[in-house]
Amino acid sequence: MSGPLLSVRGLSKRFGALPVSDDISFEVAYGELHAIIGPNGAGKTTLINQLSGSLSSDAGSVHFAGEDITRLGVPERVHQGMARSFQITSILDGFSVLENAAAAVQARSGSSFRFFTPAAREADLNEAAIAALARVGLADRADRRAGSLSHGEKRQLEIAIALATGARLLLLDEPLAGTGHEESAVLVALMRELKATHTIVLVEHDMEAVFALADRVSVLVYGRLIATDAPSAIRSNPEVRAAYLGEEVG
Ligand SMILES: Nc1ncnc2c1ncn2[C@@H]1O[C@H](COP(=O)(O)OP(=O)(O)OP(=O)(O)O)[C@@H](O)[C@H]1O
Repeated sequence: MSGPLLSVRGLSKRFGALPVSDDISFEVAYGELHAIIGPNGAGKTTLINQLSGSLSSDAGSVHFAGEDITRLGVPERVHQGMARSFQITSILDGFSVLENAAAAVQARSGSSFRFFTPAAREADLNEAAIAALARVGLADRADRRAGSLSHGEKRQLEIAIALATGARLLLLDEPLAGTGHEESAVLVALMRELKATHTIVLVEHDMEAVFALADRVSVLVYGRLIATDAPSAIRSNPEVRAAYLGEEVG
């Protein structure tokens, strides 16, 4: 495959007078796990929103697999193969774990199931949903109510939902937030395993996880990307260390 899977050029966004994404450019290669780090309020979530299509950009472009997707919304980007792991609030607590994953399969497949009988359609949706749940280690939770899952399991379910859309690029926004040590270890192992099949953009505050998983790291400070490099080079970059004002950067 020639060229990067994701190419971001000059992406900008202002909220009023505040430039929150300021002329951001970077590329993510096929199969790469690209982490985006930065101090609180640096604009990481805003950038993920721009990449997923939930927030329009004031300037710049996003190319995915060589196609210009700058003007596309969330459903079109999901259809192209890009999915964000949504915050826990998007999990439907009253539905089963399986139903949550099956809904994501359906969102991707759309009308391609319309010639099936309802029973065949349900069997197909469930099969794809179970495969996604198995991938994240939740196959034995399929019949549980999603609301009854532990915090870490809900984070696993969010990733299963992203996988169930058939995505090849996963946008993971702080998957380790609020998780305990054991839950975090499960999720880190899962991300390491997902690297075998998926390209991943990971926004994460947990530096230990970032430096263990990332092929390359981009550092956002006040909306500007100040560095994109291999983890070891990022760790010893004086500008990066200064931006964190003595906080641990690995
Ligand atoms: N809808 C909005 N309207 C106005 N300002 C906003 C909006 N969304 C975010 N901001 C501001 O933009 C800046 C970047 O916010 P963002 O949430 O993207 O940062 P972040 O790097 O994800 O932060 P954190 O690490 O704390 O999650 C902050 O100053 C925030 O207050």
